[in-house]
Amino acid sequence: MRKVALSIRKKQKQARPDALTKRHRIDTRSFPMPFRGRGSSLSWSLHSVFHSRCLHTSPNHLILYSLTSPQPQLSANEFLRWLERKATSTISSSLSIAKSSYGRSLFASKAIQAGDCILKVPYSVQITADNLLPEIRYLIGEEVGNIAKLAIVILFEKKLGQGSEWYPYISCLPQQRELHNAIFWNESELEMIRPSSIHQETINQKSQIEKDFLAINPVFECFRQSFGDFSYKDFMHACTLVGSRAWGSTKGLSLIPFADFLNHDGVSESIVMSDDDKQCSEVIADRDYAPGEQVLISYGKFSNATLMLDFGFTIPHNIYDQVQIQFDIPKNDPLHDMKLELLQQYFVPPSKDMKGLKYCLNSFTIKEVRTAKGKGKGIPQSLRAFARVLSCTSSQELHNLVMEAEQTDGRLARRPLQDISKEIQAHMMLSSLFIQLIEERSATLTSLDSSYSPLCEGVSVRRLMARDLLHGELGILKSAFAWLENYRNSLT
Ligand SMILES: C[S@@+](CC[C@H](N)C(=O)[O-])C[C@H]1O[C@@H](n2cnc3c(N)ncnc32)[C@H](O)[C@@H]1O
Repeated sequence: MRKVALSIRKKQKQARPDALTKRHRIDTRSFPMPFRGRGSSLSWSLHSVFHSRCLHTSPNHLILYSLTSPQPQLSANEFLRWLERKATSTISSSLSIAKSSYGRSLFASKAIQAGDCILKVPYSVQITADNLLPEIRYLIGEEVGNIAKLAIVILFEKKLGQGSEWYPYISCLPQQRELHNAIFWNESELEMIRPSSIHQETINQKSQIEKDFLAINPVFECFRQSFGDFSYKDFMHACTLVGSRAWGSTKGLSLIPFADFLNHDGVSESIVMSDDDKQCSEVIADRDYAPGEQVLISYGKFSNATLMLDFGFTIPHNIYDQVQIQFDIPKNDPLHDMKLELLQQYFVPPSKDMKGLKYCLNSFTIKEVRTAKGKGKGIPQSLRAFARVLSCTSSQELHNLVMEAEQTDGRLARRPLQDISKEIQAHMMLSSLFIQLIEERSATLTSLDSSYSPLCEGVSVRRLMARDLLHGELGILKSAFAWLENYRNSLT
């Protein structure tokens, strides 16, 4: 999983809301570890699911169970008691486990006030790559990342069944059929998201997991006699679990039992934080909760694309939505090679915009442009510069851009072209691209709406996810298009 992003993120200190600073000092924020954009193999992230559009405010089942498990597992209270016994400390006196439309969830069992510490899970009852059996750890190469390692821990503990010291936890992790991460979608389901870059990212992620499985398979082979087979499907499931419910912190990647029953609310200010001094992870309530209300935290500022790929759900009207677009130099452009060379030479990888996504010369992240005069916010300057370079029709024009860059801040084509008609033309190219992207999404949304039939639950959940994703992307593209039109009009 994305090592770079993690190391950047690890350095951050949490900007804590006031309520959280009053009574608690926590060292480091912990982050869920999505796969999306991970650069290196064998190091990823997690997720699971129950998509829904409403927050349930009261527990509807009090038994903690896996939907597919033939055997009832520990009741919610027994689970917490088991974990507290293992930890020899109180983990939470204000939360209880129950089911909501999001799957297993934590609910306030008594009134909670903003600033209250609602759970405290010691490191000693968290599962990390250190929990790998020494004989397995010894066989795993350095290139295997923490997500894959944690997935292997889950797979081996699962095989141990009731003999595992983690059995009560491992046995209540979601089954694959409960997960809606895009990598589990079949071809016709993936068609629903074809216009989005997430379609290709899903294919890439699947092939990465496959490669990782092939690399790890010799290790599984060594233990086949004692543990039986580990299939690619098992491995993919385990990796997805880790990717959707493990947190990264200073000590690496951890599964944090109990805390990982907390579901996500994009606007919550509560997060899981790790305190190395106290050797535990904590969550502080960011608001008051009445007894019976579901307690939610934020996993991070994730777009629906990331939530869909890595966590298997989406949020309607996600404020963190963004669209990944690609803009290519036409192959038949006589200046193709020269432009490519220039763009490569002057390409500056974005530092914070594309959190963890693989940087690519012709790939751009578009965010919503909130006002018509939004000063290009949401349309990256680098995209406009790219368009200006593309609009050049002679090597002299390209040379002029290089000269201008050298005389100014060294960045290519960041200023409006002196020839206004060229500047308009460059932005018209962008408008055409946005029209095409808008049309593709609109057409898919129309066909999604017209072909709706009450199919099985899983498919309708995925259809809603596809709609959330495409609606969000459509809104962003339309806002960007409106800004471009406004800019062009201002030049005429
Ligand atoms: C850390 S786990 C939370 C516990 C999980 N509900 C369970 O049953 O184990 C993360 C998973 O919960 C589900 N989830 C969390 N927040 C959600 C939300 N706002 N909407 C839908 N599903 C959500 C997704 O399946 C996600 O991958």
